[in-house]
Amino acid sequence: MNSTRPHSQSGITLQFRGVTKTFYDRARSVEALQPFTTDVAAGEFVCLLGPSGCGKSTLLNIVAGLELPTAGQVLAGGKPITAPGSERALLFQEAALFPWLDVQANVEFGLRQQRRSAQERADMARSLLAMVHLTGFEHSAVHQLSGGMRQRVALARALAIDPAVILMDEPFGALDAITRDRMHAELEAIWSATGKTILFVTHNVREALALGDRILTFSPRPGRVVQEVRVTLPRPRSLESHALVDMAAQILSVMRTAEANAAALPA
Ligand SMILES: Nc1ncnc2c1ncn2[C@@H]1O[C@H](COP(=O)(O)OP(=O)(O)OP(=O)(O)O)[C@@H](O)[C@H]1O
Repeated sequence: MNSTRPHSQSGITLQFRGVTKTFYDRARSVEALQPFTTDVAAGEFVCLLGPSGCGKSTLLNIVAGLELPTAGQVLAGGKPITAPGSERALLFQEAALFPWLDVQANVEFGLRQQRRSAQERADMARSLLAMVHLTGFEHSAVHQLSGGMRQRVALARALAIDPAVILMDEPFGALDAITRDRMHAELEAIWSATGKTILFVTHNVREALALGDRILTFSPRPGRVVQEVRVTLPRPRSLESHALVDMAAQILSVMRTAEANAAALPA
């Protein structure tokens, strides 16, 4: 995998310091996120788990530099984040590929902007497509691919710019269960090979347990962390293992309590 990428950049730290977000428009304000503080180690895989609307995407967008916090700050590798940067790549539930480009050209997109030679771009794209098991699909059109394949292309395109941090916003939420399990295994293999820092948003407890070194569970909006779990189960993890099923039940019970508490509050 590293034949064309000898200097692949591994992960960097993320430090969240009292990160808060309230959205304002003319009529009202929406408090999306209460002060959030944590340290993510370089190369750590952290899952942000919570119900719809609890502010998970908002937090990811702040790390991506697409939103600014209302208060607090996030530091990436010790530097405050104020704008998007090539050391942070964001992937969405729907792979945002360029439909007019074929698979290889999509992966090469960021490399073109880095002014790499055509040969270098092609070598890197082919190596990344092999890593995500898409050898043979280099010249397929995006619309010919399944959802799982599109996510693989999006991952290869993100890896092409060699980010230190990968931000994933429910990337496998639209996939069937079997494809999702396969994607989990592939993502885990890529993460172990590259040592990138990953922040992964999901509302699926078992997905968080399959992947995360650490799971931060959020309450319904305004999001605040109601539980932090370090997952020390050996990898690769079996979703059927008793230990994982027990942990899932325990996390779900915390989520249900947070949901009930939120419902009991006046609107
Ligand atoms: N630009 C915006 N203007 C106003 N309110 C917003 C804006 N973006 C998000 N919100 C609100 O902030 C809250 C948190 O939204 P966010 O998308 O971060 O939640 P989420 O946990 O990612 O939800 P989901 O899992 O459904 O994607 C929601 O109530 C949402 O309506």
